[in-house]
Amino acid sequence: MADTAPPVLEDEPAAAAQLFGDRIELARSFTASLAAKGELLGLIGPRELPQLWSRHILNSALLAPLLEGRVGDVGSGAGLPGLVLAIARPDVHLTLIEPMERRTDWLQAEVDRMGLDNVAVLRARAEEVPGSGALLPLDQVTARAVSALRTLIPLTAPLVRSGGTLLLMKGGRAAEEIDAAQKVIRKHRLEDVEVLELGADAGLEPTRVVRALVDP
Ligand SMILES: C[S@@+](CC[C@H](N)C(=O)[O-])C[C@H]1O[C@@H](n2cnc3c(N)ncnc32)[C@H](O)[C@@H]1O
Repeated sequence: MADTAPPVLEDEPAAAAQLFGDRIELARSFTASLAAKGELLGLIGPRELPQLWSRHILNSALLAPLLEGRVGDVGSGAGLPGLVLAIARPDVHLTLIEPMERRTDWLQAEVDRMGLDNVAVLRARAEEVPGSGALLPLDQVTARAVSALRTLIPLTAPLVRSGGTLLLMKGGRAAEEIDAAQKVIRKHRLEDVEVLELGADAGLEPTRVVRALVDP
């Protein structure tokens, strides 16, 4: 007989309540919805469910204290980190920029279901976002698991105002990616490029974020 038992969702780590504060119920609601529908919608793999909280939701929430103003998240996919950050920081406005219709449908449905009023969902590739209009320039842009820095910087830096910030979530090779991206770092006038290591003080697997000022 085929094994049809659903994968077990990880217990909520203690750090969740600490990171989300009084927004924890919304974080639980989003996590439960992603666990229930994410695989069917092709948003997450089945092997991610046992680590959904720690590896995805809390990993995304670690950026929350760094946000200010009007923030864009490029390549939001399932809502990581953008929708998680909109939950954690209702005082910040998030624009989720994602080209795939199936994913923007999911994002908009979750925004509507949770009644979030600080999020806009934009179906677009980052390089096609109109340069003039209400959206740009943004104060900050985030991205997670979209591409290597040398291709990600040209996608994200043009969306940010002069003096704004890039917050690009990266794996263990962040320093090597910075080395390989020197040409685009100069071209887009990035300064104070640094690797932040977040999460250890919350008892989580450390996550690396490349932070840079854009044309300050
Ligand atoms: C590997 S997924 C990561 C999704 C999510 N950020 C996460 O961490 O789970 C990469 C996402 O980037 C989107 N993407 C790829 N190229 C893009 C572009 N040029 N502009 C905006 N989004 C893009 C894809 O559609 C996809 O949803």
